[in-house]
Amino acid sequence: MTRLEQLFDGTLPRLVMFDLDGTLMDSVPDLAAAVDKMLMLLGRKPAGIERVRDWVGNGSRVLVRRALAGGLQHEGVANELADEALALFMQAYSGGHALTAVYPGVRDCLDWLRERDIKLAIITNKPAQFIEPLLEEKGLAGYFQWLIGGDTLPQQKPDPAALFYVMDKADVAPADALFIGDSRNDVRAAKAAGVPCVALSYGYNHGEPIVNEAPALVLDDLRELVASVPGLR
Ligand SMILES: O=C(O)COP(=O)(O)O
Ligand SMILES: [Mg+2]
Repeated sequence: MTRLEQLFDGTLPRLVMFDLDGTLMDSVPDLAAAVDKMLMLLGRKPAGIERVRDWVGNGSRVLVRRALAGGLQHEGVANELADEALALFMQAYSGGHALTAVYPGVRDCLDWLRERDIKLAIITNKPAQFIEPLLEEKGLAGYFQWLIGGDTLPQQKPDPAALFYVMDKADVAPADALFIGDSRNDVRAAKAAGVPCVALSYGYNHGEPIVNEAPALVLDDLRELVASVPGLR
């Protein structure tokens, strides 16, 4: 039996919803490059990949505000400056995603799920305009029936609204759905929706181990979800 079947009492979910950044793709190198370009254009020092990694997860607006604040707490940043910075960031990030890579095991897992007619969706806090071009560029287009960005609905993860929206469209109950993500925003959104959550250890969780959020399962590679494990029952 696979770990996926074990999670669903020997059966399979009917819908799997995926986070994008830090789950399907290592997108931080390009996000950091765009953040640093924005900071440079505003006459500031670059932040660098390691700091940007801890700031990703709540969408581009918050990412830009954290970069301006130089830390996770960004309440003091003036809205006018943040708007200007966001426009610069969006322009820089639209320029390309050459440094972004699909994580090992992702394609195998998606193929396995698709072969079993399991419905697939992406729910990311990333602005929606970036999702399709990124999937196309990295060869992952065509797997997903629903693509929900951070600006598709009024709410973002950790709010469960996008999960309820997709489950409604797919006509699937929370008990027959799975969420797969890398950050506390994912685990908390899934818990609020009553959906089990599998978390990846390799992603971005604001510098904290994701096991602290107590997801149903933590994996190092998505292949571990769908590989048969002898003796598992
Ligand atoms: O762009 C972000 O801030 C995070 O995106 P994610 O929800 O796909 O991890
Ligand atoms: Mg993520």
